[in-house]
Amino acid sequence: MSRVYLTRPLPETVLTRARELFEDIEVREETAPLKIGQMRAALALYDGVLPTLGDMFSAEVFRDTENPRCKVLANFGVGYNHIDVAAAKAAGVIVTNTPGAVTDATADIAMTLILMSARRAGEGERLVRAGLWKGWHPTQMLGLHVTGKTVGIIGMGRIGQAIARRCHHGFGMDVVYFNRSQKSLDFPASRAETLLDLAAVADFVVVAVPGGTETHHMIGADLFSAMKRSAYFINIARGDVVKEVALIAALQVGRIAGAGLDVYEHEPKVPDALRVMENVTILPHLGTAALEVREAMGLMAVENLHAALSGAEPPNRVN
Ligand SMILES: NC(=O)C1=CN([C@@H]2O[C@H](COP(=O)(O)OP(=O)(O)OC[C@H]3O[C@@H](n4cnc5c(N)ncnc54)[C@H](O)[C@@H]3O)[C@@H](O)[C@H]2O)C=CC1
Ligand SMILES: O=C(O)C(=O)CO
Repeated sequence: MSRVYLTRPLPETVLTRARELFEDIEVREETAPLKIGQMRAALALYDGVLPTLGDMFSAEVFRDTENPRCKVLANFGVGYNHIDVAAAKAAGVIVTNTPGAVTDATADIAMTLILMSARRAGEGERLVRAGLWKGWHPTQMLGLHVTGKTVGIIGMGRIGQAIARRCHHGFGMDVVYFNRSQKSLDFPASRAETLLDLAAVADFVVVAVPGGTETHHMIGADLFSAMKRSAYFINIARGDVVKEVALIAALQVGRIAGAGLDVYEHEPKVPDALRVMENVTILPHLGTAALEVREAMGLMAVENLHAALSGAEPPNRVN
């Protein structure tokens, strides 16, 4: 009989499905990330574990954990940069993720950030809440018109394409992208040779690459210097893809017009410098925060757990 560990409270639909598939389930009621001792205990005590972002399954966690009881880490989320997948593989642990289930919701949050940044929605809302709004007039709080502008997408994968489609079909925008490989796309888009080429032409630079060692700090001062002064920087990917100090510096000197952020380099710490700037929209990693999306992610993760523990190939294996 398989013993599984769900490391967070999950939607009821997901728990119901997990109870149908497994007889012995433990659900951790805390919402904070697992500590190293808890991760090691999880590897030793359970056949399958469902972790989330924040649970840092680094090589250190797997070190000294030879032949763990755990055979699968079924991550709740598409991004798995918090798991050292090579170390997991060396320890005989399969890692899976939840691609696709997150795509539309995360693209929607990118659009929210584009619109909120360009149209100064957060600033306007704070003005009204503070009781400081003096009434409409023709030059009040003018922002950037979004329709017909150019979006530059860094990482034209599932989410990048969903954002591009929304920008093209919904807002008549031109699409430029930077990706490791050329993409065959169902909408018009041009591929930039370099990040700086993309930065030079985009009115909105949107980051949608995975996190991890390959993309760590791939965006820094040179990109912000290449951007138009009127352009906005949007990040829905992972915070440490961007050198946060360089972003803050670019914003503080007015090198770019503003930023819209869902993710941060040292999440959940959001630097005071970002929190005080009116031209920065800051969301608490809301990309997939909708019940049916979290249900779909959870059901995928549970099916991955079940397949791996039944000796079948899990549908979304990443290592
Ligand atoms: N804010 C949020 O709540 C969410 C954030 N995410 C983040 O979004 C990321 C992307 O997700 P998907 O689109 O599903 O992944 P994906 O794998 O479909 O797309 C990633 C794209 O980035 C490209 N890429 C990778 N490394 C690159 C590099 N060094 N230079 C240029 N291009 C590179 C890949 O070729 C691929 O086209 C996830 O890994 C996750 O970190 C995902 C879901 C929710
Ligand atoms: O899926 C992911 O990678 C997230 O960031 C949260 O849904």
